[in-house]
Amino acid sequence: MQIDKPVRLILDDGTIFEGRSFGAESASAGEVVFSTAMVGYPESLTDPSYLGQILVVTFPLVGNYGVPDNTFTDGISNFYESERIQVNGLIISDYSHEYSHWNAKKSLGEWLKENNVPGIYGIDTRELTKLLREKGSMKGKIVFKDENEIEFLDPNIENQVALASCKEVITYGSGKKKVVLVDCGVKHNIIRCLLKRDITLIRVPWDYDFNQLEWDGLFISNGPGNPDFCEATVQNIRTAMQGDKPICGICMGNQLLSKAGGATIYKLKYGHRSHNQPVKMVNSTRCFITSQNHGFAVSNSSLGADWEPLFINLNDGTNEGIKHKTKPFFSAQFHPEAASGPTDTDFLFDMFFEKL
Ligand SMILES: NC(=O)CC[C@H](N)C(=O)O
Repeated sequence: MQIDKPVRLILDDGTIFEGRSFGAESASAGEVVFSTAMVGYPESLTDPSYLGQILVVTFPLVGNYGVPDNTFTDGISNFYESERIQVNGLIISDYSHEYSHWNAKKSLGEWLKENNVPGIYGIDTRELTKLLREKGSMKGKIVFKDENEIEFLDPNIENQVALASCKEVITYGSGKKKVVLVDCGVKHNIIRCLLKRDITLIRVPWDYDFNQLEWDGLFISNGPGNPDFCEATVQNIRTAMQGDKPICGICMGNQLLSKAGGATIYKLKYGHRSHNQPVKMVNSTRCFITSQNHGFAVSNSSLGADWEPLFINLNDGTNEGIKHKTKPFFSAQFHPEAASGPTDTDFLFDMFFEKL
């Protein structure tokens, strides 16, 4: 039986958790956040929205189904949400050194090592999560030697979107309707979901002036970090909003569309990261169980006169989407593309497509 190397997670408040290493033996720092999703670690770890964060998975056993291969079709990953692992570290309770799945090509530990990302198991993730719920998301660092091995890092004071976004315009498909996708760190399943419809997709960098292009609809992606760094995107959306063409956004996209409409954004204490967030569609009795991963939220009370909330979170009453009262503009704070998580709200892609 192998004995894995001891490793520590040190939080900003001085709390220390000791565990064993199953990933890269390299120190790392970031914002420590927790997800209560029970499955989906390949998708979560490659979701660019997690850039700069150390992810705590509360489900007690992780790694038992291994990791799929990183293969691509027409520039889109077949099984991942981006080209690589995006988190700065992974914290779990029990690691399954054995894995078994028809699609597995390697173990989670091997994959973390390949990507130079540390992973810790043997942590009391319940205690850690309770702490993060009480004190809020915190800065943390993973160290192998002494605690000065690396500095704390706050990803929310840097422009993470600029790091996650594509650097040039990429076109996919040859469908009838032209849709501009503003890439703030887009999950590949948003691209897959859009391309299932009769769409030509023009993926552009986060600060690209897409108003100079010809398009039928505008889609604003998810993305990491603090939306305040995306003023360039907000300005471009504002210009697009002078017209009447459909605009849709997901997660960061909800926050940027809201900002373009004049609303304000604030940071949630510990965010929403799970597969079972209940949201209610406003002015209806319809509820959906949604996949979520966000730390910031739109202030409902700050929405301008032309806007109204589209969805509300039933756990805490926070905003989960907005809608323009007269124009075809709407967005969701949760993830209708899932990957991973429930696909119940996939109809939002149809709602957008029908307006094109
Ligand atoms: N998934 C996302 O797009 C997250 C948006 C933003 N970075 C937040 O944490 O709120």
